[in-house]
Amino acid sequence: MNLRRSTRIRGPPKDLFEGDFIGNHLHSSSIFVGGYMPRSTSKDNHKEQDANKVASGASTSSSTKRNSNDSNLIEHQDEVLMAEATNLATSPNANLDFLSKLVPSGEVLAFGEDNFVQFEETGVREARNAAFVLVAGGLGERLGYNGIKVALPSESTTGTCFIQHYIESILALQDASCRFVQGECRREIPFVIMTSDDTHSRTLELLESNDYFGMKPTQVTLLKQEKVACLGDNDARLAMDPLNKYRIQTKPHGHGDVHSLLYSSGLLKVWHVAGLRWVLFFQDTNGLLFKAIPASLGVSATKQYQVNSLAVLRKAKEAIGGIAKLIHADGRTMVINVEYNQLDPLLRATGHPDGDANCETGYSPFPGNINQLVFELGPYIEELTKTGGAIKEFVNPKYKDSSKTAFKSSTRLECMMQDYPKTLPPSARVGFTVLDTWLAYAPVKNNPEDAAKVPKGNPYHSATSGEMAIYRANSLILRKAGVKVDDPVKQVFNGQEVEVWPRITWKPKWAITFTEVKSKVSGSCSVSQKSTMVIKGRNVLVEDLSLDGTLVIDAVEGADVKVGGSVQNKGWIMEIVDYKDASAPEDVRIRGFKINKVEQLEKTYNEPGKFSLKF
Ligand SMILES: O=c1ccn([C@@H]2O[C@H](COP(=O)(O)OP(=O)(O)O[C@H]3OC[C@@H](O)[C@H](O)[C@H]3O)[C@@H](O)[C@H]2O)c(=O)[nH]1
Ligand SMILES: [Mg+2]
Repeated sequence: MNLRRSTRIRGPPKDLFEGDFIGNHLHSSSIFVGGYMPRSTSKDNHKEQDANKVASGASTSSSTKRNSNDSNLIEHQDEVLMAEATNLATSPNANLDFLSKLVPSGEVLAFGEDNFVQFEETGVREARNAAFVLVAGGLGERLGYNGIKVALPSESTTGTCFIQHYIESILALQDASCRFVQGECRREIPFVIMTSDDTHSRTLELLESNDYFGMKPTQVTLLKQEKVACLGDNDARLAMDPLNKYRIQTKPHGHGDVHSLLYSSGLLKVWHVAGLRWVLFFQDTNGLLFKAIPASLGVSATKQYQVNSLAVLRKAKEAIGGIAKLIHADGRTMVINVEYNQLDPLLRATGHPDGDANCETGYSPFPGNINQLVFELGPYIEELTKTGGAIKEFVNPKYKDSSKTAFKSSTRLECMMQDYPKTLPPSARVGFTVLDTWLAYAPVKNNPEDAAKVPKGNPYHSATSGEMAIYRANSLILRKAGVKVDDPVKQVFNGQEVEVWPRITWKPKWAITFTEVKSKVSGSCSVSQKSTMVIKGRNVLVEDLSLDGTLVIDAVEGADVKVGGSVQNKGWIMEIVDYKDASAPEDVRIRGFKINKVEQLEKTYNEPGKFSLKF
């Protein structure tokens, strides 16, 4: 338990816990001027203009009256910035110059376009100077899965679990990046996993029993976060463990712990000395993420962002934070994530009676934070030397009723890793990169029952949708590379209607950028909707292939395989499994289907050499 943190509550506890922290405080205080018009689907839309809109903060504005008592409360908290709308909206004042320097820019990317491809190349070059940090201390209570989330299969065609996919992606980036270097490149990309008491031993066991999925054990560091003391009531009395009255109850302190852990571990200095330049943070269950990594790192390097947050278009009420611009009454502004549970009350309190609503584009005007952060190492170390990695904390008590006296369960201080920019000076280069959702974000967070209840048109964020998103992304990427991929069919699993695309998967070493994909498919290729294609080898060239069934190709390093012709078989069939069916394994039940491997063409090349497979 971390007592240092638990004693850090300042100010009158009454104030601190008065009311619903989020509702009350925002009510009085903050204002949004930021906002952003999502790229419409129309092709001739000017991205530059969109980015400028973000930069100028001109898309929405409003005004509010500040209640001085409440605002004192806010100042106690020092948590949310305050503002009078006039500060930016009617800006011609002495502060303007100053303000314009504060405003970060954002890059809006579309997959496969020239600048995307350019950024990918830059990103791959830079990857050997990066370290990756996975925050995986969370239990995933919303998912209701009993194991650790990184052990879940990201898709069930190959059964590759999240952590395996992440490790293989990092290794593929490492290899691809080293290929840019003349002569020998010995760089091994460091990989840190933040665990907690809830996940630590199971994470370690998973890695050890799988030989670290091909990574050198010395490349991997586990940092365990500690839980913090819980508070039982509005007077911030310590809550006792229900099973042991001599023990203080503890709960997780949030993913924001990652910064102080990295700092105190000494790793940042080691990386700096070794010449690394970037630290990439990511979360536990997003099977698409690494498709967005090369381009995003390229954006950081090209634009010299100290902080780069990856974002996607956000649907109103989607459980992802909104990137917004907050303006303080004194003119300070900040582009920062506003967590999803705060966005609606904040908007309502600041002159947007509809709250968290879609704008005319059908999306929220605020880009959705996917909590993938790219930091430049040098400035990061400099900042942490000052702060020690402490992140602004908050409390989010859930009350039993509207009298707001008793908690549903004990609360505690928490912090979020994306709040890191809050302590940065105005001169910091903080930006964001907006990517296509289909390419970058499909987390697995919701259990089937909750997923089926999300508003129509919003992403389910379930094991079902997470898996389908991988097939869709791979299908769309191959389409873009010239392969004729059949349209998906709609199907319902666990009460969720999803698009089922051909089940196309490949190992990251086959291709981690669009350029690599294009170099590995040629001629006239087609894949039917009922098909499954699994490519496991690095040098597998797909040429003039017509696939209607299942094809699995594996090849060792050094085996160059050309595969083509017409492959037809009964293939692999998706069979419905109800999540209530207790006879099925949990990871099958939560996705609502299993794969029946009826018939396939499977070839494995164990020896180096040149091979051609033509049907
Ligand atoms: O104490 C903790 C809590 C969480 N985590 C990790 O942090 C990651 C995110 O946790 P959650 O899935 O609970 O996050 P949430 O869905 O609540 O929101 C998060 O992701 C979506 C973004 O839009 C939000 O801004 C971000 O906070 C997970 O990888 C989890 O394992 C920790 O490592 N420690
Ligand atoms: Mg959470």
